[in-house]
Amino acid sequence: MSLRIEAVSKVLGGRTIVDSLDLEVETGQLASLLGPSGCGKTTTLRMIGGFLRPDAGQVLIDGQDVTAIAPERRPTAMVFQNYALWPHMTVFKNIAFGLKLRRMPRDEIRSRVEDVLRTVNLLHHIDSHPGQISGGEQQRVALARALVLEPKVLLLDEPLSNLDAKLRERVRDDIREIQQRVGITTVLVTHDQDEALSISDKVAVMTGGRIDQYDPPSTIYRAPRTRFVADFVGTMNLLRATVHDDHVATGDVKIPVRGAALGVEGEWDVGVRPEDVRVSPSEGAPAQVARVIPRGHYTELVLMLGEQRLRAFVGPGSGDDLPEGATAHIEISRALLYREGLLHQA
Ligand SMILES: Nc1ncnc2c1ncn2[C@@H]1O[C@H](COP(=O)(O)OP(=O)(O)OP(=O)(O)O)[C@@H](O)[C@H]1O
Repeated sequence: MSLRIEAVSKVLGGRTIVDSLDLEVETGQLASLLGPSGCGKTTTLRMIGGFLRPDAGQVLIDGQDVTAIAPERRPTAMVFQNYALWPHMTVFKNIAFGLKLRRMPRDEIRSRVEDVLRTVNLLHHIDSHPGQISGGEQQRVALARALVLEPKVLLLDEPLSNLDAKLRERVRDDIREIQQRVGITTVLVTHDQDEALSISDKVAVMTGGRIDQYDPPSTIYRAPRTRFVADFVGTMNLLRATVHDDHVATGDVKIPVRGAALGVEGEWDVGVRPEDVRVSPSEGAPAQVARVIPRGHYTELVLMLGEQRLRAFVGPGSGDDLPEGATAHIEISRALLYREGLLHQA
């Protein structure tokens, strides 16, 4: 186990910002801290990096307690949101800076900087200034500047938030590819669920200073453990409904559930992913098509079942030709049941 946080807490401005938090990241894996603004992600990352001292709990790296060790003496390196390259220095000097502080011999600095620039595919920019390279390249230089220190744990604080949407996707893939190739244990802070789901080995979904769920992306998406995670990650229809063995009822409308029996009855919060709503011309609960939203490779339908709104993602020939105002018939192929905020495990 490379990184371990045990019962770490932090009070700031009289409020508990991080609340007895535990987290383990295995060697070479990338874990994301994902959550809404203010949930304590950055505070947690700063405690791992040593920029903030926990009020309680421990940070362990390779089994060694580093809780009381200063940031520059920890085997960690942080890449900040605004990557802060020095504009008057070349790429070489920006990256070499940390090694000079360590009084490394010049030749070794040169070869290490060249190696790391090769890793991030930027050797040809070794003598450029930050203003002469693109935003995505600047972010890769910031990554190189952290990697050159050969940290055991790499900390990334919203590293993509300054980039436009297209570039963000590209640099995101670059970061993942480099992280896996180098095999470096990494913690990434993000409020962007696409980013977290697409590059992480595991995602920790945070709310109110705690982790609600820490699992691989597919589990977070398919089996959100709490109602909060269900609602926060991806699009989720959440209905207050009466559950029966083979259908759920909301108001007067009965929606058939195909596939596995639900196994319980009574009042539940029912979570249904839009891709698990099936639309057919004649079978299932009648619903009015309120909006048709083309999404490129699929179509989003906003459906009204009485007062209840439901989103469905449908593909070619599966309801994408329904006009607004038409009556669709719907079934559910998979439902998640929550009571008191927790997932019912059948
Ligand atoms: N020095 C401080 N004094 C008082 N409150 C603080 C201090 N630093 C952070 N906070 C508060 O702690 C809470 C959590 O901050 P943190 O930066 O960890 O959140 P976050 O999850 O990273 O959010 P964001 O995505 O907006 O960066 C916020 O409400 C913030 O205002």
